[in-house]
Amino acid sequence: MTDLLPPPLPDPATASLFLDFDGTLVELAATPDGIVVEEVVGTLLARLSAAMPGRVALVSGRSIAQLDGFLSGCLHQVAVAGSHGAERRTPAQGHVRPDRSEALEHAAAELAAYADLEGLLFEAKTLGVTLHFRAHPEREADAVAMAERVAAQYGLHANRGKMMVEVRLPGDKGAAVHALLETPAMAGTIPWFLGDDLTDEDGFAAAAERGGAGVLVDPPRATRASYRLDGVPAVHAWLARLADAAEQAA
Ligand SMILES: O=P(O)(O)OC[C@H]1O[C@H](O[C@H]2O[C@H](CO)[C@@H](O)[C@H](O)[C@H]2O)[C@H](O)[C@@H](O)[C@@H]1O
Repeated sequence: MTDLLPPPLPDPATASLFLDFDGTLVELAATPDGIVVEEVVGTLLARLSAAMPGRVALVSGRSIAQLDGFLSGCLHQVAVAGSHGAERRTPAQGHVRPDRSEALEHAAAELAAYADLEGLLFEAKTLGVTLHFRAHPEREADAVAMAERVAAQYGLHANRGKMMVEVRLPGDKGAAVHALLETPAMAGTIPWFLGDDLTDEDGFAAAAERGGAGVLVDPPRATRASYRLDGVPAVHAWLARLADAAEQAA
């Protein structure tokens, strides 16, 4: 497979930034709560959102409530698409979020019982649930089949991710990028989407469709990204260079 080049630095005057969280801004950990959010993440978000006002977004499978918990105080000027785009919050428009459905309550109860029985880690989120099999990779096929069955039964969406499967309300990161690009602060900007996981592929495709590019943060694989960075430290270094350039241009 041909490797992708590292991304050039975009023009900070016209670029918008869409940043995945786990595996992109923070290193993956054994459990969802086990991540360490380095101080530099808050610093970079503050610098970039000040120098590129209204043009920095987090786009994550985490709920916005979870992201607030990890990044308290750092998101005032950052647009956030949480729950894989099912909920959004911008400084100008506030928090737009669907209600939890009865179907989700039933699905969550069934999957929590299944996780308990199988010894899997169950993560309850605002608009969905995640079954984590990082500690039991041998249960992957069974957990995915269970999640897909429950999602189909209750008319919900199932998606795979790194060592996990989720059942949730609909939404995808590509639609989130398109929606945020319609907001006044981001209209007409050139989107750059950085992400590591399978659901980030929709974000890469949307960025490319809108004249920008995706940046894969993972070893080489089949992808709709145009560029690649090796991992979280390389993302931090690239964002720091962009913040320097944006501050000089401001
Ligand atoms: O879209 P993201 O911001 O990348 O969120 C995707 C999922 O991230 C979390 O799971 C992943 O990170 C965990 C902590 O490092 C790791 O243990 C797990 O194996 C990864 O899949 C989060 O727990 C999920 O809710 C997010 O959907």
